[in-house]
Amino acid sequence: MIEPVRHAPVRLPATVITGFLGAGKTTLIRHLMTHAQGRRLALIINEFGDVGVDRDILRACGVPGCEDDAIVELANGCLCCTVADEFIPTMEALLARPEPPDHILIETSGLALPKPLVRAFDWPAIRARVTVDGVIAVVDGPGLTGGRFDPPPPDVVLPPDHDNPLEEVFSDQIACADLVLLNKADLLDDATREALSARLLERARPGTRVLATVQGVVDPAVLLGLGAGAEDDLDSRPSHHDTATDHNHDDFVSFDVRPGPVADPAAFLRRLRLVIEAHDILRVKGGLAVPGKPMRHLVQAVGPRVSGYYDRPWGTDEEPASCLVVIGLKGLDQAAIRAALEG
Ligand SMILES: Nc1nc2c(ncn2[C@@H]2O[C@H](COP(=O)(O)OP(=O)(O)OP(=O)(O)O)[C@@H](O)[C@H]2O)c(=O)[nH]1
Repeated sequence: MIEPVRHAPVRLPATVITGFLGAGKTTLIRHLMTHAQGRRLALIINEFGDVGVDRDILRACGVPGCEDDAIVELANGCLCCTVADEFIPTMEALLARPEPPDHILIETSGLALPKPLVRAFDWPAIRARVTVDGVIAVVDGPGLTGGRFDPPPPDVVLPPDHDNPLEEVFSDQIACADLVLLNKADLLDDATREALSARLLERARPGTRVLATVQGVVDPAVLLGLGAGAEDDLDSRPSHHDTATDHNHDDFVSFDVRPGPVADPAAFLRRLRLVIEAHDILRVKGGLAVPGKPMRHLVQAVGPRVSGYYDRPWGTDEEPASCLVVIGLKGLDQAAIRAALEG
């Protein structure tokens, strides 16, 4: 008797998109959704702050696929710390849908260490059905030029509690990547772009490519279908999580600010820029309610680069209200920041 040929079940590809706060992860996802070419993409989004902004930004973009039920948001936490409680059940629910997606995109929070998340794909319940097609690290090119993400010089040994938390998160993200996108290349001259690419190559795993991008524009065929099987290759992706017994995000804080109605958004953004510089704030995002305007005024700030524009009408079931998420290193003077922005 001829034995039937048994094919291993095809596993669903998942792409992990990592990158520091404000590097351009949501912008990249928006580009991928716009160019999905019929492929059903599901998104799992994780944010650090209490108020989820990214899901709202994606919903506002009006791109098919960005509707509510294609996006699962795991707010107020960090995927790398809530893998068992939140991520695994979320994946199982996605896979149990009557029409499962063709590809899953997972946007980690900007402060997540990606390796614990990749390791979750090795859990039997997930491993049988999904594989990590690739880990993509998005990098804020101009943000790298100030040296804040650089490792300490080789001859300097820091005591354990004096690590640079920005460098730690950043180096984990690069060391886990199958592909690095040097984003915001429009803000870099050629020489700087070349120099940063070379530095990223030094910190990435051997064989990792670095591509310069603007607004996350890359052919999806380059990003999706890497076939990395990252969950099988964990040892080559060093992480601070490997040695830390108790990883948490105590080095960073997040809180929201509610400035009330803002009559002059341009003046508010000028004030915001001064506050960011004075307090060394890492990230601000959210929306402003402008009296007399039916649209929300989206605010985006990554370090000192602040921008704003009207992105979507307020919903009929929504009370227009200004709310911004502020993220920075621990020790931020919340009272002073609130007073400066809410006053
Ligand atoms: N100049 C420029 N700005 C960019 C580019 N890509 C993204 N941005 C801007 O950078 C800001 C942050 O982009 P996001 O896509 O929200 O970044 P993110 O990584 O999702 O941010 P978090 O989720 O908060 O970590 C937004 O104002 C974007 O418009 C780029 O290539 N060039």
